[in-house]
Order: sequence, then structure tokens, then C-alpha cells
Amino acid sequence: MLELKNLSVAYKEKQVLIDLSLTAEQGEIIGLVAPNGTGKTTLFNVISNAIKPTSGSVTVDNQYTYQKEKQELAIYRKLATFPDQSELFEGLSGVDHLRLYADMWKGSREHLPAITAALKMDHYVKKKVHTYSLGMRQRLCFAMMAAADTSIMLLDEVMNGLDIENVSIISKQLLDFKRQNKLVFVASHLLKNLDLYADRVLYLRDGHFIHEQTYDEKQIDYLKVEMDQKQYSQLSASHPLPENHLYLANHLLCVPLEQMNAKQQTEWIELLLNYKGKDLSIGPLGTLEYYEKFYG
Ligand SMILES: Nc1ncnc2c1ncn2[C@@H]1O[C@H](COP(=O)(O)OP(=O)(O)OP(=O)(O)O)[C@@H](O)[C@H]1O
Repeated sequence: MLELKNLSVAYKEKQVLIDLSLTAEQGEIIGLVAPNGTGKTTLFNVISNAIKPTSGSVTVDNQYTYQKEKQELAIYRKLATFPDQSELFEGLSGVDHLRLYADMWKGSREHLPAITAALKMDHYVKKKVHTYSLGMRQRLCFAMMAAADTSIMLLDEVMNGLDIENVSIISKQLLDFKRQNKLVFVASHLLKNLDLYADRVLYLRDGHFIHEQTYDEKQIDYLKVEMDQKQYSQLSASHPLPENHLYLANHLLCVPLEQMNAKQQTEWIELLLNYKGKDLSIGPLGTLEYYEKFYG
């Protein structure tokens, strides 16, 4: 369990995080989303104590903070951060790296064969890292987190450089982490992928969490249809759109269904089906759509 209380971070006069608060429970996967340079890595660095906040606190399991040395160590035992590829040792093998992480955190190596099998690394994991491609290195970084097996994980850009098959393998592993009751943070630019495993997604802008997207029954369904600006103008002129509709990034019209009765819903579905045919879908907004709403 992790609690952030009123965290602020500034680099000289540049205020990057402002008064952020958050409570996150074990068994949650939390996506963190924002354009480059917004503060995702800074937030992870504060959570892992790599940088000190200007103000505010990080508390783990309701009791440990970074204020006292003993408690600091207790947090380090529970929390691991996704390694950067530049931190890999070129002259060591993948297995060497996995043992290192297993020894540092878990204190046993029995789980390593299952990890390399699940991540389809067996054919290369005994070779030295300098022979690895970008994607092989990234899988190794992920496997190191699984080797550490900590209860809290901070994964920054975990899907970088991976092909579709490996994105899918790692997405499944993330769901396994969730089943194991870990608390996992994933900062990612692979937006649609977050919809597959995240319990909530936080959107960071100007130092604040500007939106928290949850994946539960409270989500509002929208009629979603691709259309260019000209089509959108024509449609708006001929049929007054509900006030709370969205037209995202000049390509996607989203009409909320929640305040309509069944007859009105059917009318809108028929109208948009006639208008655009198969491009119509119905469902809540996903991470990509919220991203376009907030940053588009
Ligand atoms: N050590 C530092 N000194 C000064 N400014 C910094 C430092 N580290 C980060 N910044 C600035 O803080 C802001 C947030 O950076 P951060 O790396 O946290 O963003 P990010 O959201 O992780 O970006 P990306 O998606 O590119 O990884 C940026 O404007 C960056 O230039």
C-alpha cells in the first residue's frame, strides 16, 4: 500500500509536481499518462526516493516513510523500479542479471526458470547482454522485476521497443502481478494497451492529476464515430448535438448516452450508422480517447 501526501517537486523555479496526493492499494495496476516532460519519471523518482520532494511525503504500508533510515530500508525491500537499459551490464548474461535481482530482493532463485519460460527468453538468457537486441534487453529488464518479486513495482516505459507479441506477453505478466496482489505503477505512452490491464489511469498535467479514469460500472457509455471536421460541422448544423458531446483531436465524435432515454439512444445510433456505417462503436472512453481530450 502506498500513500502520497501533498507531494511537490521543483527543479529550480520549474514546478513539476504540485501538491499531489494519492492512495494506492495492493492488487492495483495504476497507469500514469502524460506527454513527454510532464513529470512521470519525476514522480517515480520521488516514490523510490531517488529524489527528495520539495514538500510532502511517501508512506508505505501505513507505517514506513523515508524520514528514518530503518524505515527507508524497509521500503527498499518492498519496492523495485524498472531498470533502464543503460543500467544493464554488457559483459554479464541475462541469467546473471536475474540472479542479481533475485538475490537483492527475494533471497531465492527458484522462480527464475518460470520467469524466463513465461517471457520466452530461454533461447538467449544465458548469452551475454552485448549480443541482445533492444527488445531482448527490454524483456530482460522486465524479467528482472519479476525476479525481484517485490510487492510494489514502478514500471517506467515498460513496453518501449517491444513488438506486438512481446507487448502481449508482458501485458499478461502484469495481470499475473495483479493476481499476486502486487501494486504496480505503469507509466506508458502505449495508451490503448493500458486499457487491457489497468484498474485506473491517472492523467498528469501542469503538476496535477487532472483526471482519474477508472474501469468500473460507473463509466459512461458513448457512441463513438470517426469523422473529419467538415462532416462534424455538417452534422452539428443538421442535428443539434448534446451539450456534453466530445469531438476529439479533430477526428472522433463521442456522444454520451447516459442522459438519453431508449428512444433517443436508438435515434442517435441510427443517425450515426446512416452517417458513417461501420465506423460506429459504443462503449466508455478509453485511455487514448481521454488522452486526446486532455492533450489533443
Ligand atoms: N534533474 C533535473 N533538473 C532539472 N529539470 C529536470 C530534471 N529532471 C527532469 N527535469 C524536468 O522536469 C520535467 C519533467 O521531467 P520528467 O522526466 O519527470 O518527465 P516525463 O513525464 O517522465 O517525460 P518522458 O515521457 O519524456 O519520460 C521536464 O521538463 C524536465 O526537463
